[in-house]
Amino acid sequence: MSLSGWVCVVTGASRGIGRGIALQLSEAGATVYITGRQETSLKQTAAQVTFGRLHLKCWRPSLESRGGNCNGRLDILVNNAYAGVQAIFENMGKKFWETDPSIWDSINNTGLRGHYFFSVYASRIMVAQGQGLIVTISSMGGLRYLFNVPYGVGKAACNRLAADMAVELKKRGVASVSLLPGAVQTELVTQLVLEKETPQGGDPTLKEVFANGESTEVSGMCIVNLAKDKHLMSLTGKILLTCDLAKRYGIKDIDGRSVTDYTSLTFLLSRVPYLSWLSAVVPSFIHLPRFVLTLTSNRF
Ligand SMILES: NC(=O)c1ccc[n+]([C@@H]2O[C@H](COP(=O)([O-])OP(=O)(O)OC[C@H]3O[C@@H](n4cnc5c(N)ncnc54)[C@H](O)[C@@H]3O)[C@@H](O)[C@H]2O)c1
Repeated sequence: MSLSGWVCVVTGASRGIGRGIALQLSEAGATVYITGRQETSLKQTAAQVTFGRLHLKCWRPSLESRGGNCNGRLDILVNNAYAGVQAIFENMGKKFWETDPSIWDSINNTGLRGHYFFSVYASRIMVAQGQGLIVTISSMGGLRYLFNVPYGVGKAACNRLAADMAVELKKRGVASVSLLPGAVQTELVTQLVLEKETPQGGDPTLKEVFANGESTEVSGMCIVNLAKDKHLMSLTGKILLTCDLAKRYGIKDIDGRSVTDYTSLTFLLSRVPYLSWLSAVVPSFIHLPRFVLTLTSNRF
């Protein structure tokens, strides 16, 4: 699957899902610009590239406001940068009124406002080109309660951002989608959950969920395939689950494992203590219809 000649930007790629995405895009031959807070860790990501060219670039939005030009080529923007993981784990189990309200900024400044700013500048290039793909990394927390209030609000807004941008971009040949990974075994998750006897935040079920989680590169494989999908524009505006894209494109994780379908009845039953025994006998292909996922996230 060659993306040779393609130019991509992945925000927040010094570790975690962003790093996995940058590595996959790069391996597919694309030129990838990555952003992050620390030059050293960005260079570590760059050193891992086995194929393709990974260019480092510091994003300076102020250039635009000072009359800088937005020109050149951009085929894919991945809105991934996120500054909230540590704060989420540190406040696990607390109600919103018990938590310092500044958690809102930790979660949603980079992880939502930042996505909007990047999308504006990227779209200016893509609209002029008449083609492009914007992928906004979201989470199940955008569909149902997960972790805390600012998390869910931010993720629901990410889904809305992708969908509403798609409305305005569709006629210009630019696709915008929201990508929902499952539980992902990032470096931080490994440190805060998998390597601890009791995961930070004290929820023992977290450990089990993440132990079966996907690698950081699954999202990248999904994006590479999506970018080359002839029917990409039919998916614009949608919330796409990595487990669905893995099925659509025949993706296996880097260690050969199947990508966990976290909407399958087997998986959902395994999460209910007194029904978990049923997960062994229910066929794994039965899963929640997607409209049910939408309905459970809204009250009409
Ligand atoms: N980890 C999971 O299990 C999981 C599951 C589903 C969705 N997600 C979502 O994936 C996204 C990435 O999460 P992650 O787990 O890889 O997080 P992470 O904390 O491991 O990585 C986040 C990256 O963003 C960078 N970053 C933070 N602030 C920045 C800023 N101001 N400017 C530029 N870069 C910045 C960090 O340096 C890091 O490279 C988030 O939106 C998260 O909610 C994660």
